[in-house]
Amino acid sequence: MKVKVGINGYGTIGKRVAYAVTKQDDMELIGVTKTKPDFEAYRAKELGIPVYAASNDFLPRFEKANFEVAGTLEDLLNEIDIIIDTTPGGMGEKNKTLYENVGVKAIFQGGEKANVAETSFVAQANYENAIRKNYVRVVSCNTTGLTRTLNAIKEYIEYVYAVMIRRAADPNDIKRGPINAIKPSVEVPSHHGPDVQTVIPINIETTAFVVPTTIMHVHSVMVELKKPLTKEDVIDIFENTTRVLLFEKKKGFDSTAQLIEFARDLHREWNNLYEIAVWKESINIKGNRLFYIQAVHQESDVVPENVDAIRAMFEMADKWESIKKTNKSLGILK
Ligand SMILES: NC(=O)C1=CN([C@@H]2O[C@H](COP(=O)(O)OP(=O)(O)OC[C@H]3O[C@@H](n4cnc5c(N)ncnc54)[C@H](O)[C@@H]3O)[C@@H](O)[C@H]2O)C=CC1
Ligand SMILES: O=C(OP(=O)(O)O)[C@H](O)COP(=O)(O)O
Repeated sequence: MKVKVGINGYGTIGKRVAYAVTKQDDMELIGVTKTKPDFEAYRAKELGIPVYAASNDFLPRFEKANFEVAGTLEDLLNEIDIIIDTTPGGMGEKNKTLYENVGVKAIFQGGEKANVAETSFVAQANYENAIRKNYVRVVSCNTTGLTRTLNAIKEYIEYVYAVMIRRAADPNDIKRGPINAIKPSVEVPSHHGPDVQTVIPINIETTAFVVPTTIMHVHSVMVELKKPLTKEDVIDIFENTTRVLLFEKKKGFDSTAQLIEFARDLHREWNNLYEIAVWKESINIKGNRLFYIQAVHQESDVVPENVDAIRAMFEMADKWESIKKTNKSLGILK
């Protein structure tokens, strides 16, 4: 039997998760919600995806455009086993009551606070914690990226200090900035360090900046080690870590632009780079400190996590079975 999945909020993350669900042989995409009949709604329809109005309040917009919807969110909730809430940050918490009332499981995203769910989630780090849970939060793209690499070396970590250089807006976003400034998050730590701790118990502090780019985030990671590691050890560990790839500057990977071009060259849907990109030459050990620099494709790294969270919540597969299945279905390189 396939798990019936609905998506509430068919935006940047929602449309990618919807696509990923259609690639799974143990899941069925029942429908997605939209607040208005824009080009994304028409495209979903062309793809044969049933489109539901996100609430009764939005129905007049669809009626005015003669766009026939399959129903409203309430109808969708009655047809599914699980809803993936990919609405804008903070909205998921408000939607939770609707999901509880109908008794459907729900996955929330990183824009929600940790207490919206029973556990926060990064598949390779804590898949087991989501087994049979009703409410799970897939952490933010930055937190997912940090967790993937730090989880791989966690037994060596005394203390982590990481600087997050975040993209100002997604490529399709015309409302956010800055477009000519660097904006620090003056709260220290930024939410990323505490968020990593909702998944793995390590000592970590983060600071964060927003810069005028749309394509990726970059992290500068510094780790105080509690036991010795060599550069070669770290390279070996990351080479053997799923959803982490090493890229070499000497092969032309000078910046995030070439990383995205790499994803385009792979003919990845929406140039998704699901894997965290670590610059190989940036891995360095100085005394008891490890340094490395990584980049995160914010629009896609959390997508496989949502798929694995569904399998954990219905206990459909064990951790590695699910990760391998998801990786294969999305063409994730390792
Ligand atoms: N864009 C990113 O880089 C990442 C975002 N996230 C998180 O994923 C969540 C979604 O973010 P995005 O996809 O970027 O947002 P988005 O703005 O691209 O998409 C949200 C969608 O929800 C729709 N929506 C608005 N109000 C709604 C309502 N009342 N009911 C149903 N749908 C409604 C919007 O029209 C839009 O289509 C947030 O929690 C965010 O923090 C996580 C990782 C990366
Ligand atoms: O939630 C995200 O996108 P958003 O800034 O569009 O809400 C990304 O995951 C990045 O957010 P973060 O930098 O707070 O981790």
